[in-house]
Amino acid sequence: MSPLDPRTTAAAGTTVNPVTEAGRMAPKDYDAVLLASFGGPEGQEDVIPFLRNVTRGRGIPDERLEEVSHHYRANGGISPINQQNRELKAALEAELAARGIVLPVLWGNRNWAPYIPQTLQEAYDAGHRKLLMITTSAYSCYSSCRQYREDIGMALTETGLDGRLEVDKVRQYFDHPGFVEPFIEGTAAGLAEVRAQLAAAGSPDAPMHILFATHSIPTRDAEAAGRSEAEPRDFEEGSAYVAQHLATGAAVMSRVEAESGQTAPWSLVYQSRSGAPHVPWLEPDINDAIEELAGTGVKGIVIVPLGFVSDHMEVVWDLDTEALETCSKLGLAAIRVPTPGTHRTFVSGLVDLISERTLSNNISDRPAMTKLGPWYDVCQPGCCANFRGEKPTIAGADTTVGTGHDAYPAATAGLAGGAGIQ
Ligand SMILES: CC1=C(CCC(=O)O)c2cc3nc(cc4[nH]c(cc5[nH]c(cc1n2)c(C)c5CCC(=O)O)c(CCC(=O)O)c4C)C(CCC(=O)O)=C3C
Ligand SMILES: [Fe+2]
Repeated sequence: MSPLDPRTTAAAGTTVNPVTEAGRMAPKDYDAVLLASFGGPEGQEDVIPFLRNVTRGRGIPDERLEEVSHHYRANGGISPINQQNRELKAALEAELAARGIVLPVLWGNRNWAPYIPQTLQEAYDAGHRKLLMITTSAYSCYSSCRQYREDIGMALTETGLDGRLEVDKVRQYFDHPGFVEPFIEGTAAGLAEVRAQLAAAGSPDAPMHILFATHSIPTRDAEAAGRSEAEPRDFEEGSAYVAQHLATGAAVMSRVEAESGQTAPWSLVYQSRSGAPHVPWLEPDINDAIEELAGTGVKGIVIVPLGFVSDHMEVVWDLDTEALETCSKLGLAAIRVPTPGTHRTFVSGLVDLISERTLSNNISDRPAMTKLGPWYDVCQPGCCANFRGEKPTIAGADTTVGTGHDAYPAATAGLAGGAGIQ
């Protein structure tokens, strides 16, 4: 099937939870939540140092960095991501307080202040010993999961806190209802809005198409995503990263159709490719897809930023500036649906994800809207590896830092027996 052939909604999984012991960590009495994110520049003078942090040792061509620096420069050198994380942190604190859960929320970034090692040191100095990390990325791949696990592993090593501070992470939440519901709401509203635009232009029945957009990654990273050296699983298109997006897209579509009576053909497309031209990354690019669809007579596009948690630079530039411009250049009606951001349902879902790690270890308490989930608390050996050499990691069955591994026997016993890994 060509990547742009419309997907059907029939494959949508409903709330099916394969009951699996594997990869689950026993509940713990965490004493703080760590909100871990990407980080972004907060002024023109931060732009280049930030980009150097992001791309260190990554082989990103200078021309690409130059180009990306303009996206930030055009916005005063400021990425929206830090402000959004401040708002998410405040919203999480409010929701925890409303539920009577006494857990402070600490914030640390991979690429800009407050940096993760500094946050860990401050947490330890303030008396915290067991942190539960939530990252602002929902899917499985090196950039969105393992790199966070490594950054914590390295920070614990570098600060000398290894063995004194435990850091675990909540499962990847791509198919958690808290993450998916805002997209269902947004897609239904987006379809109605584009239909109204088309009607106002005199063609109420013109064909529309939904594009679920996510970050492109190298195909090699895509193949390694969610893999286990011990228990290989077969993922659609050979990648857990791709399969998770396809399954979540299908889940969104079946709910949109059931609840709003609207539908349209849909596809998964990619954006923000970087890297050297000879290195293959996931395709098609969203702009190429829009051109191709226009050529087939599509008149309206709904862009759903399914791969992203907040309206940061990759969304406001690559989608709102570039992709919507491509649509308008081709005379297409179009809209970009909001990300979960600080949507009540998303914030409440994140607190549910925290609660399932502190209160209960019952798999039936773990909602998942696709057949791929609920995803693991503890990643399997080799999961999302990126072939750049071994680094210390947390929250893995092969982990040797962070002291979390003293709670692994239950999880790894499941793994060794292969229980429930499909
Ligand atoms: C999967 C994925 C997500 C989604 C998951 C998640 O949300 O974490 C994501 C998010 C983000 N990516 C971001 C920014 C950048 N990503 C870059 C580069 C790269 N991203 C990659 C992947 C991803 N990236 C990859 C494989 C590279 C190549 C270099 C490498 O192998 O690491 C570069 C370097 C320049 C360029 O090449 O574009 C920048 C500036 C920002 C911040 C936006 C803001 O400032 O508001 C966010 C949230
Ligand atoms: Fe990125």
